[in-house]
Amino acid sequence: MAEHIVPGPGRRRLGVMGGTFDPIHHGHLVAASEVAARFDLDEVIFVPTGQPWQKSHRQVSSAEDRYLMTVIATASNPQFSVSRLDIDRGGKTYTIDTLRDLRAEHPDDDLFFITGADALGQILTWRDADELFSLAHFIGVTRPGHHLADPGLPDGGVSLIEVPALAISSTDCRARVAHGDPVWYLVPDGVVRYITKRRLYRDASVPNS
Ligand SMILES: Nc1ncnc2c1ncn2[C@@H]1O[C@H](COP(=O)(O)OP(=O)(O)OP(=O)(O)O)[C@@H](O)[C@H]1O
Ligand SMILES: O=C(O)c1ccc[n+]([C@@H]2O[C@H](COP(=O)([O-])O)[C@@H](O)[C@H]2O)c1
Repeated sequence: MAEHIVPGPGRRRLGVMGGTFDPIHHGHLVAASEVAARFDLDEVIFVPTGQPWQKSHRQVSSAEDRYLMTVIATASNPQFSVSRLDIDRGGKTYTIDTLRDLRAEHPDDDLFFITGADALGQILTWRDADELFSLAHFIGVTRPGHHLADPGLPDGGVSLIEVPALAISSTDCRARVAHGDPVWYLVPDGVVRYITKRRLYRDASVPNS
């Protein structure tokens, strides 16, 4: 387990939580918080995707709306920050680019990329999957409704951990808003208010998943 990895002197341990965050919800925040505690991370950087190419079958909210919701959701936690890297690079988002850019920004630190069980199961379909594991240690976390397993990553490349189970998805949050149902306590209060202010997810005719 990476919990037992001994960090080099002066090296910071940076978690990276990539996601579309449309919208960000408490499942994302609990996963990041739990991994930060278990792996003794100094910081978790949330990285909203620019264009999530594996979600091209549905309409995704604008990058600015998703970025701002992520900032609102993480603002009160001094250990959490948000990076615009994937948004500002433009084009389709590939984690290989995210990690290369973060490595260049933090050459002396150790990176820990956090993924839910569903995303981890898809990882071998990601661009340059075989190179990913030289850039970061991967941490797969449990998610209700998904089986957490090592999808065949290189030895020592991934740790699997159990986190408090929150059966929340962005898909469900969007559907609830479209149907006029509340999302209070599924997403942070500021995010509920932002969704209302910007009238996001109102149109039930737009496919949600
Ligand atoms: N409830 C949850 N528990 C643990 N991990 C989660 C949870 N929700 C999302 N994740 C993880 O967070 C990352 C970003 O997820 P994403 O932004 O796609 O949210 P989502 O809820 O899966 O969205 P959607 O329903 O639109 O597919 C992924 O690695 C995903 O597996
Ligand atoms: O690199 C890829 O090809 C790739 C394909 C799909 C998803 N990802 C990354 O996985 C993270 C979660 O993605 P998503 O689509 O579940 O929100 C996010 O950081 C994405 O950029 C990365």
